[in-house]
Amino acid sequence: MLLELKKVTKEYPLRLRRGNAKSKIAVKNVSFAITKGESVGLVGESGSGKSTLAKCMMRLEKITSGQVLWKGQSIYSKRFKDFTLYKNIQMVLQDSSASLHPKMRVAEILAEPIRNFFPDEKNWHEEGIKLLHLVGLDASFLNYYPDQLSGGQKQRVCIAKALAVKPELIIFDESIASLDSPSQKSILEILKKIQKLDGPSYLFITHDLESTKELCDRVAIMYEGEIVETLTDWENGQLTHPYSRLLFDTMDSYS
Ligand SMILES: Nc1ncnc2c1ncn2[C@@H]1O[C@H](COP(=O)(O)OP(=O)(O)OP(=O)(O)O)[C@@H](O)[C@H]1O
Repeated sequence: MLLELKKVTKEYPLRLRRGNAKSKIAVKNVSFAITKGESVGLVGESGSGKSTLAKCMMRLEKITSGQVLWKGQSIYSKRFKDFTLYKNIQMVLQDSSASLHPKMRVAEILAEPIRNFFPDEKNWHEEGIKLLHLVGLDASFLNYYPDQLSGGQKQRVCIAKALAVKPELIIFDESIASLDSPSQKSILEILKKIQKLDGPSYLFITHDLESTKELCDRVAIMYEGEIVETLTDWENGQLTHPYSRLLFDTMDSYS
């Protein structure tokens, strides 16, 4: 087991007028696990708590109760340093612009994680080229600044930057949602190819069931903060929750 969530709840405190305090339960009692080499989808309607759950896994939000374990060790324990967290888990967000420094060339963007996580590696340039090849870009892109890249190219660079760390898990939070369909397809192909090369496990958060089916071995369905169902057999699995049935009814290839 790589990552394991045990009864995780996340409540956001809300400050109302006249000092009244209330809270919003964004994630409710979620238990969930990802093993090595697996690709897991997390789908659900807007506001169901998917991003909050991902933030809890990256310690970007503090959980209210429960446990988040990495190989059995709580990521919230003092002994679990940032370096260990980011060495093992990387996240690729929807908004690639926020992840790529506008004043850094792609070469520097890729060299930074290599320098941080592999200080003995001196061939940053060669490593950068290898990473670009993995995501389907050639060496000339090392010279580009982010604003010289298309949306799809930026996302590929973000994926390359995550891969530079050689993490065991990558969380994709709506990472390809803003791309056109051909770009989405080619990135999915790239992700599948990388995983076959003994690549990382994936947690793929999305609204899009079709791409989830393309990439993921199983899919967890979130509804109002809870994981209401996990489907492991895309062809013959039985859905029991009304929301999952509704969601899958919208999918052409599922009937
Ligand atoms: N910082 C915050 N403070 C208060 N409430 C929040 C905060 N962040 C998220 N929420 C609430 O928590 C709930 C879950 O939000 P979250 O962003 O995790 O959902 P999501 O499933 O990722 O949605 P989407 O698919 O639209 O990104 C929502 O009701 C949202 O309004």
